[in-house]
Amino acid sequence: MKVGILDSTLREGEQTPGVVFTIDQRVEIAKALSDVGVQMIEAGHPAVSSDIYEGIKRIMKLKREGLITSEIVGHSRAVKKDIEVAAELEVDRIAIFYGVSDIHLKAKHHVTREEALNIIAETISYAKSHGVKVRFTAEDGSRTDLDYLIKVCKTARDAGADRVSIADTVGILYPTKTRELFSTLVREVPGLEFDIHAHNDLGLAVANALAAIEGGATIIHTTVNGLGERVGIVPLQVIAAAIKYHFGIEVVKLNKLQQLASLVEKYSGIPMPPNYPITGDYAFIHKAGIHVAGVLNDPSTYEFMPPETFGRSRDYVIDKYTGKHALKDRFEKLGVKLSDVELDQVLAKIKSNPNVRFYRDVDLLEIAESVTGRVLKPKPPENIEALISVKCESNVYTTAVTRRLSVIPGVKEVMEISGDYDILVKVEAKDPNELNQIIENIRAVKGVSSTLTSLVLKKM
Ligand SMILES: CC(=O)SCCNC(=O)CCNC(=O)[C@H](O)C(C)(C)COP(=O)(O)OP(=O)(O)OC[C@H]1O[C@@H](n2cnc3c(N)ncnc32)[C@H](O)[C@@H]1OP(=O)(O)O
Ligand SMILES: O=C(O)CCC(=O)C(=O)O
Ligand SMILES: [Mg+2]
Repeated sequence: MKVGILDSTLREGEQTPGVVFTIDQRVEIAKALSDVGVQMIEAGHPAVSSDIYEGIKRIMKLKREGLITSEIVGHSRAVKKDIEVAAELEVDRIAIFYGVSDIHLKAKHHVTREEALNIIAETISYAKSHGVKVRFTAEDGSRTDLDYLIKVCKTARDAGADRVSIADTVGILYPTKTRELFSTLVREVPGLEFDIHAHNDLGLAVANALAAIEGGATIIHTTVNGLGERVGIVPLQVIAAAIKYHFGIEVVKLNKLQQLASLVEKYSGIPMPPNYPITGDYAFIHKAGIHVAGVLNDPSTYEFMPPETFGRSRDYVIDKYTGKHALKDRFEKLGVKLSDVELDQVLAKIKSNPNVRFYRDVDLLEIAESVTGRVLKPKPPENIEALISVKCESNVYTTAVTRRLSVIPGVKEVMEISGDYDILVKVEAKDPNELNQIIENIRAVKGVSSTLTSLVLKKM
């Protein structure tokens, strides 16, 4: 089985509403994609705007210097002008797209099926005459009559394309149909390799991509964090994990995906939900007592692959769903030994406050103190209270940052505010070292650009 990734964060990803990448960001993302090891980077459609053109120019410079190793692909309509612009940049490959379903032929291109075949052949030959590799994209391929789609692929191949991308442009495929479609094309059109470009409108993009691999597709189109037109396409981090798990192939460096996801989250301004697979904050956080008890014995009870594979670590949270195994472990980590009876009492207190979202270590220690009557943590009078004003990156969803800040140990309250700063965080620390650590933790949160700390001196 042969499979690789074409990442289109810089092209399809920038088609997400509200997303624009600066030239510097384009170059940084391309470098990061190459470092992660994607086989191809669709770097943009250079005829669209001068910044995309300039971005590809700089990416090609890094390619020539050996700092980017992925194949660089430029997108192009089936028009000579677009092809010339892409060829001028000396990209490795030009990807020419053309809507081939009857809907697209009629409503967009206003041509017959035969006329479309001529346009496809002519433009591919024209691109080939510039000495580049050519991929043809059968846009809306999933809604194209199969016999005609086969003709389109043969035309593309005969004109010089070595790859054809079958695009599920509106995201309506399902896995069995996808597998069948690709195995038919592979059988009927020898001499070509196929890409799948799967949109996620029905939430099936990853499943369809896996089915396409089974059918013989050798390149999967992805974007980091699943960005793209409407609800996007196959997320790189998810398909890479699925390919590793199901087919045993490490198609990219899995342990670098988290960093890449954060970079694209920052530059795109599209926050990653905490429950996002693989790179979301909660991807390896367990909660239910039964789960935590199992994981403490053997993490594979509730994890399909260890988080370290993705450069991450596991943890668990404590609330009313917790059990005594989790509690015992947490207190042991805090250096506190409780008897079984005391643990049961702490657990009962937790269960009797069902609306608490997260019990932090300080909360647990307080409960344990109230249950045992022992002083389990020093309560020095020099306890420090501070108000930390937080400024967010301009393209970041403030509420997402607020949520991340609220679970940092030591954080007592988080408020979204007006004025020069976006968020006010109330923290308590037992000494300056701890305060320093809390500030570091706040500054490390994705989306935080700067902080200003004010110590509370007196309260009325
Ligand atoms: C499914 C996908 O995501 S495919 C990729 C989509 N990418 C883009 O749209 C890139 C961003 N687009 C743009 O910047 C602009 O639309 C441009 C520069 C490409 C074209 O802009 P304009 O010339 O102003 O045309 P506009 O966008 O309004 O309409 C599209 C035109 O391209 C034509 N066209 C659409 N797809 C193709 C194609 N694959 N090959 C050739 N012509 C095409 C349409 O028929 C229409 O032509 P018309 O003006 O003769 O009616
Ligand atoms: O060029 C491609 O492979 C896909 C084009 C596209 O974005 C789509 O059809 O959704
Ligand atoms: Mg698309």
